[in-house]
Amino acid sequence: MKGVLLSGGTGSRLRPITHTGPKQLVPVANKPVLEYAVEDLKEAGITEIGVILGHKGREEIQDLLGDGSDYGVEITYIVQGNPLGLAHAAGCAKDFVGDDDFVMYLGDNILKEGVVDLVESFESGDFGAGIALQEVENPQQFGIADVDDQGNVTQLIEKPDEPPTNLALIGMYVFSPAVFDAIEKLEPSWRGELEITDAIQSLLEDGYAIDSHVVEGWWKDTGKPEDILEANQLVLEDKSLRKQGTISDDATVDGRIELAESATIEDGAVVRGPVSIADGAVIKSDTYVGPYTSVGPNSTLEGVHIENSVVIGESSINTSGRIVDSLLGKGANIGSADDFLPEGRRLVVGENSQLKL
Ligand SMILES: Cc1cn([C@H]2C[C@H](O)[C@@H](COP(=O)(O)OP(=O)(O)OP(=O)(O)O)O2)c(=O)[nH]c1=O
Repeated sequence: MKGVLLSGGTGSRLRPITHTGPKQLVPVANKPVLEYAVEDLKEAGITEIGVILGHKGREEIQDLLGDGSDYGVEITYIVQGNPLGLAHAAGCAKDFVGDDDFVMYLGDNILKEGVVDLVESFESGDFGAGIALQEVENPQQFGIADVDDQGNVTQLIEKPDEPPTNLALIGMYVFSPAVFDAIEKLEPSWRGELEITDAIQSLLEDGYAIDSHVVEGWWKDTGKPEDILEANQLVLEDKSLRKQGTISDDATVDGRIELAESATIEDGAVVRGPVSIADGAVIKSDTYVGPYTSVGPNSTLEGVHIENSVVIGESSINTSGRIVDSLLGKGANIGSADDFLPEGRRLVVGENSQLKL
């Protein structure tokens, strides 16, 4: 079994964060989303991984994952270029996959239980593909599967008006190499992409059995800013957090805190977990870092009250203001407006930014 990790795409829903880097490297609890996927594949015994690259952030992704040896895996990079669809991305991995089965993992997805059960379920029978499903409340907005009593898929429907089930396809699949013939036969959909659901439907029509596995734990597609915040909450809630850095005697620290070795919480700061604070970060006096916040590397926070937010890193936040439910890009610099006249917000706001004043 091999792994194909999709790390191309446009990331338009995460602009402006993705103007300067690929979305798969946005950190959740101070770890890039893509690393969770590599670890999940490794946990399922998959050590040969093909990473699909688009146009954006190829060097950054290769700098992070390297040859895979830091993670105990072997990585081959495959350039897709333009994002012509999930099935097109999978098709680019044909030579890498050869005659093996493979797990296809969307590099911006994160799920609690990993892919061990999905792989075991696929390997327990003779299947052309296996899909991961999760019950959702709004099945009209997803690709939906209908399954029989044995869990075999009988039908796939994209965003149905009258969904037969509430079982949505999530971004993890297992394929036999038969999928490559199905992909070659595909025509682009109305949105101009080769759709993976069409490839699975074609396998079904060609008589292949399609396995399904219902994922019980949480799953998150981190395609939008609010998804990153939610994934950050879910991971901080579950992760075992280690306190290695320096906490001054007159700082107040409660709850579960991850504090990297060279991070510092100074006198007069209050930190209430779950919180993750990365290397080189400094939390200064009169600062409150509240639950579900991740403070990225080399960031300095002074005076601010911040909660349920992700500070990606290399940031300076020096204000007595309050920041909640926010995603702050790398190098964000936030100062105080208190001494300015006329009173008001002074903003430099990027394309597609979302602010509440
Ligand atoms: C469409 C597509 C996605 N992908 C990857 C990117 C993501 O990790 C994952 C899911 O992609 P999407 O989130 O569906 O697509 P996108 O990255 O273009 O995002 P947006 O809609 O915000 O512009 O698959 C590819 O590698 N190649 C592709 O052709």
